[in-house]
Amino acid sequence: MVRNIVVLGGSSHPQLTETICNHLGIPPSKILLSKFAVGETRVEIIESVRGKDVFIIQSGGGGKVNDNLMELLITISACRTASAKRITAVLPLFPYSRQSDIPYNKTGAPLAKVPGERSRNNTYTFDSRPQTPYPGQQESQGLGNGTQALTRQLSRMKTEQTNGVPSSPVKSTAEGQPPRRSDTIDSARSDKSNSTKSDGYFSNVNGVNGIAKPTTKPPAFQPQPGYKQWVAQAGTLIADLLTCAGADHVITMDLHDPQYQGFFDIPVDNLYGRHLLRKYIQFSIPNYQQAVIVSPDAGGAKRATAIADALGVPFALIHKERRPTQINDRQNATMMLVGNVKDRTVILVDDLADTSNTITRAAKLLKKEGATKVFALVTHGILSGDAIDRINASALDKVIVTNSVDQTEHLKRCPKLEVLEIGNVFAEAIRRVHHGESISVLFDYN
Ligand SMILES: O=P(O)(O)OC[C@H]1O[C@@H](O)[C@H](O)[C@@H]1O
Repeated sequence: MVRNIVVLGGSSHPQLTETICNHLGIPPSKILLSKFAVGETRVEIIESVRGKDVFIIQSGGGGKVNDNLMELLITISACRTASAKRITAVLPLFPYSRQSDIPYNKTGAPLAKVPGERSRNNTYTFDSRPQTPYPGQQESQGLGNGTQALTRQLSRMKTEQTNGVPSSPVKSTAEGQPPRRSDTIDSARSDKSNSTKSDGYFSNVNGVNGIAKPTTKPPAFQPQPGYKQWVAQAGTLIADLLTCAGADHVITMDLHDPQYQGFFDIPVDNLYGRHLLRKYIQFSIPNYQQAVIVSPDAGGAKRATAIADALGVPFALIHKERRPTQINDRQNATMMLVGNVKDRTVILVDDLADTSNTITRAAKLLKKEGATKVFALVTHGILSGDAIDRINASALDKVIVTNSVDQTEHLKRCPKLEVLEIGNVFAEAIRRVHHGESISVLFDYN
């Protein structure tokens, strides 16, 4: 039993709050969470937090991630103004953790349902859209990585140089792409310049000191598909919101991007889920010594190799081929296996599954490459939208997640799902932080 400590649970995961409190041997403190008719969040802390060490548990998954974030911020602020001694935000899944990165949209997601199919299990193809390039393929059918447009533009410029006549103005929108704001501005400028500067900048008249001025119009700025200069990268904002609200400390697990810690000027303890995953492998996967650990993308390679090294088993990697101009099209990335999985059990290791596109597509590829069974071990089972249907229909044999996100509903619908408990790990982290003990032991927990 720990004293002078207050544990408050947000709406996102009451069951995890209960488990953590059971391990700490204290009841959760009373908090009233409600909404005004208009939808605004209202928080009332029923017990005094004056001079107390407060831990607020709120996870980032589920369908109400924005509401939960606002609730967390208001709760932190309420504790701050009620004179709490220290406030720690315990975020088993860190909200917005993937938005330290350049955002993308999901136009043309590869697992679009096949139109007209009735049976649920037959509605997903698990294929890339567009399909994997093959020798002799017409580029227009392939990934459309922009080289075609570039080649066309170069040959146009060559013709202009030979003839000395500028050809029709370059369109600023990439082929097949809807116009973007920057395209519109740029093309407007480009049109204007054509009408008012038909000679001058683009003329053949000799320039200063006899140096010839360019005879052709330089190509107009063409933004890369996916480049959106006005889209925010939310990482710093989330860090600022938490600290401005009054958080003194953050405890989380398997941050998608560990660099996220650098956005904060307060301590951020990023616990590892890998010891739980490793234990699962050792105790629940038959003949795991003959298995291959696979990371479904390069970003997760470090996490997966750490487990493979600890178990002394081989490692393979799925390379997601992303052409440089396809930032907005990650879901369409073509997958290629680097390594050998023939006649082996495969253990896919990843930090999170959201739509489960990544793990289901990887499973299809791995079975095609000869894997006998595919287990997916994922720290955060967000499983949004139709992720569960996708898993049920996929080549995955089992999906193992932790309960960093509430899995109660997912478990009812997915016979392939197994859940590992993380309440004890977070309880131990809270106990150690409260007593001022090192928590580095939790990073290498066996
Ligand atoms: O494919 P879904 O499940 O939507 O997203 C999960 C993947 O997206 C990445 O950022 C994660 O590391 C993981 O590989």
